[in-house]
Amino acid sequence: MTERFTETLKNASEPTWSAAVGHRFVRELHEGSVSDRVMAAYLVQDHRFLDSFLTLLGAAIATADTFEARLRFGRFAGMVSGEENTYFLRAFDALGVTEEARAAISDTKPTEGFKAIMRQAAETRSYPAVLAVLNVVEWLYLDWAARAPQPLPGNFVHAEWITLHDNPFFRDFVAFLREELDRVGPSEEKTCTDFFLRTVTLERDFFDSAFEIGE
Ligand SMILES: Cc1ncc(C[n+]2csc(CCO)c2C)c(N)n1
Repeated sequence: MTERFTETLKNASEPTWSAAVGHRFVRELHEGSVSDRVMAAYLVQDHRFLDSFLTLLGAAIATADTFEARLRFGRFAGMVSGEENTYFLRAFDALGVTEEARAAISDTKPTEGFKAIMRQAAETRSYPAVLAVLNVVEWLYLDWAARAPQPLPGNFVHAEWITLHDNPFFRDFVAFLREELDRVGPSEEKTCTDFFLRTVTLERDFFDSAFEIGE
């Protein structure tokens, strides 16, 4: 049996993929010991990421080659614009991060990098390129979240960040993203590999930077 295209991409991204999934941030999140400063630094940056992410999802809706796929992306966009946004606001409240404080914080390098790569992928108007970035930002997150030991931390800021990335709907969505990239990616292998590898590096750097600012 030949290896799935997405598996080949993930293997090509090693050892960076494993460095991200096994990052200190993930370890501490699993045990509920991430400090409030680090969690706040991380979430402030991640909230910025959401705007560009929706641009990328919009590009997926626009470039998908089937009606079925377009419907799925549409449903997902609805969910992201609803539930997840309230998580951020509740978490900022609990961590004592005001809107003014957030506005005064500038983008870190990895945040700039994510915004740029998501915009770049959207601008290619290539469904495989869009899928390559989406696969990393979703699948890599499912990968670390699915490894969380039970019981989850008592602090909702930690526990909900895990369950947002490991629940039946999200698992299904990641399975769908992989099937789509397996199907259309090989026709644009070089572009997909380039976007995939650059995004995995950004994921690792994004975790690193929460400690650089928050400690
Ligand atoms: C740096 C970074 N990478 C990936 C994700 C995961 N993620 C980004 S948008 C989205 C859809 C809504 O949950 C998901 C799962 C993240 N949050 N932050």
